[in-house]
Amino acid sequence: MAKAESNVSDGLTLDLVRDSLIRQEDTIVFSLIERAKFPLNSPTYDPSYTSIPGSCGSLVEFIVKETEAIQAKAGRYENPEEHPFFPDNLPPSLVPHHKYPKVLHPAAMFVNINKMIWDMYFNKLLPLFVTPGDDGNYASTAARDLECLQALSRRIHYGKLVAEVKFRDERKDYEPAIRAQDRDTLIGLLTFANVEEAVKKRVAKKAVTFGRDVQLGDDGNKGKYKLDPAIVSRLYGDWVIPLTKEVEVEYLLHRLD
Ligand SMILES: C=C(O[C@@H]1C=C(C(=O)O)C=C[C@H]1O)C(=O)O
Repeated sequence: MAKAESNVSDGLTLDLVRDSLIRQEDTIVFSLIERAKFPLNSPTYDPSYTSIPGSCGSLVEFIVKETEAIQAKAGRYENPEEHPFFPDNLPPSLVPHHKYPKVLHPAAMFVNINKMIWDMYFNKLLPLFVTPGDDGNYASTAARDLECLQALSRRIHYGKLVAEVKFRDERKDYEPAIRAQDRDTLIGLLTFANVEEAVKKRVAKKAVTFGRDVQLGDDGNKGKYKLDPAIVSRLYGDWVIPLTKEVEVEYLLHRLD
């Protein structure tokens, strides 16, 4: 099927945006596979385990805050596709400013649902795909958690770009719903159930493909997968897709501000 022509100057199309979401699936599946190498390692998440001067939270919070501070200095959060989990008091960028294309409405910068992503990841998703146990590798475990969090955050907040393209393509349909601040109508307009079903099937297939052991001889793979494909499909169906649509709606509600 021919790619839809872009009707905007920056060449952005829904197909191109969706292509990026498909590529981001790889990053998310691989980051979960890497986290699954470690058991739960619950002290990583226990504030009473650490007594780090100047830090009152858990080890994972310490690692995320400190990493985000360094990455902020390196300019990571100048990119509108990146969203910090601890945005308060982030240091300014120390590197030359990169001119990112101005595609989104300025109100986009106020849409950050990382608190919801953090809660989903630690309280719902993590217990589903890691084994119980403690191997003492708490710092490495937290580093893998951050990779998962950043990959999920980037994908979910990509909903802003999806919403912008949909708005530009169907402005006459979206404007009345935005002016009425009508969430339900907006959700109905932006939902493509067929696309969602394809996404859930494809990410499960990627978990099978990426998560199987490579046999040099008989490739009749009989081993179990590094990551349960059904859990990846559920991650997208129950959380990633709904949270992405939450971002789309929140962005659209302020698109005419
Ligand atoms: C991201 C989009 O918007 C919605 C969310 C989707 C998702 O998060 O995978 C898929 C289809 C839509 O219901 C899209 O249309 O591609």
